[in-house]
Amino acid sequence: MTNRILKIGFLGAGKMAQALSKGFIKSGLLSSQHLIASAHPSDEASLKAFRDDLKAEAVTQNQLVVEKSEIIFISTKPNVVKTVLHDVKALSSGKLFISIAMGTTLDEIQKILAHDSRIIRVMPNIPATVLESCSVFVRGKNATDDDANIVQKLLKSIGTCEELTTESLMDVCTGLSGSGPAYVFLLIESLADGGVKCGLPRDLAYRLAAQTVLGSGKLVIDSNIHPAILKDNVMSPLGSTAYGVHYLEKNNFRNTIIGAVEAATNRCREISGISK
Ligand SMILES: NC(=O)C1=CN([C@@H]2O[C@H](COP(=O)(O)OP(=O)(O)OC[C@H]3O[C@@H](n4cnc5c(N)ncnc54)[C@H](O)[C@@H]3O)[C@@H](O)[C@H]2O)C=CC1
Ligand SMILES: O=C(O)[C@@H]1CCC=N1
Repeated sequence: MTNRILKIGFLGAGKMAQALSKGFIKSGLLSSQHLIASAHPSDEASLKAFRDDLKAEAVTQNQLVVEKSEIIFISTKPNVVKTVLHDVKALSSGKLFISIAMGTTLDEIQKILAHDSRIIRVMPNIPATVLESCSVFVRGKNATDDDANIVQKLLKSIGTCEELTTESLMDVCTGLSGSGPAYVFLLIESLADGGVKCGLPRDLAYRLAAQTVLGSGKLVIDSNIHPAILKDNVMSPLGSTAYGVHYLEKNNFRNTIIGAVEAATNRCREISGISK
């Protein structure tokens, strides 16, 4: 890692900036003094989280973040991105900006920042906080191999990271893995509710549901066996799993999940204006 990575700034200090920061610290890649984040002055919770929980610098002036950093995450909600970029454009020359904002294109960002700023667009997800994020990224026109290596180093410290060949895939990645943890949390909650309905204590039900999701995901990744075969291995003739799976199929489980990814992707496309 070069010295350039020593100060990392976040424009926006909310849930995702905190998850990434916690991950970078937990992984040992960075420590608190290497981080600085800005939040809206009314957002005391974000400022407090950076100051008290992460022991990092938190400010309400976006310019200060860019002045003090060589690498800057753009981590506000998409509707605030342009305002924030206008705040810092005069300081952006020669710096590396990493945008995690849903549906905000490289072009939109580059148009506002200095012509020699470098931009990389990333879609991470919230398990960054426990070093199990999965990220994809795409380079802006000025981004160098060195920049791509820095982004890979940062994101691989908190999970997996893959480069996309085209920005048009960013929206579907957002709909699948960016938003995906929310779908999985619903699944875990529903599994646990089912357990509770059938008599399990609530805390045991959550532990079993969460570990079942974790273990099943790990089995898919580690074994490299097709999920359909892994499913077959759990289903015995006349067994309970066959009855459970049949219930899911009758109630459109797969169709519902496919539709959720598609709906989220379409929402990103609406915002980014990029079509398939
Ligand atoms: N939450 C998630 O799981 C993921 C979020 N993202 C992206 O990350 C971005 C941030 O999302 P969250 O962290 O969930 O939002 P959030 O609402 O938790 O955080 C937004 C932050 O922006 C700050 N902010 C608002 N106006 C500002 C201004 N004028 N100047 C400086 N800071 C300002 C707020 O104070 C807050 O700290 C979004 O663009 C989202 O698409 C990407 C992947 C996953
Ligand atoms: O829903 C959102 O705005 C973001 C995109 C990925 C996860 N959350």
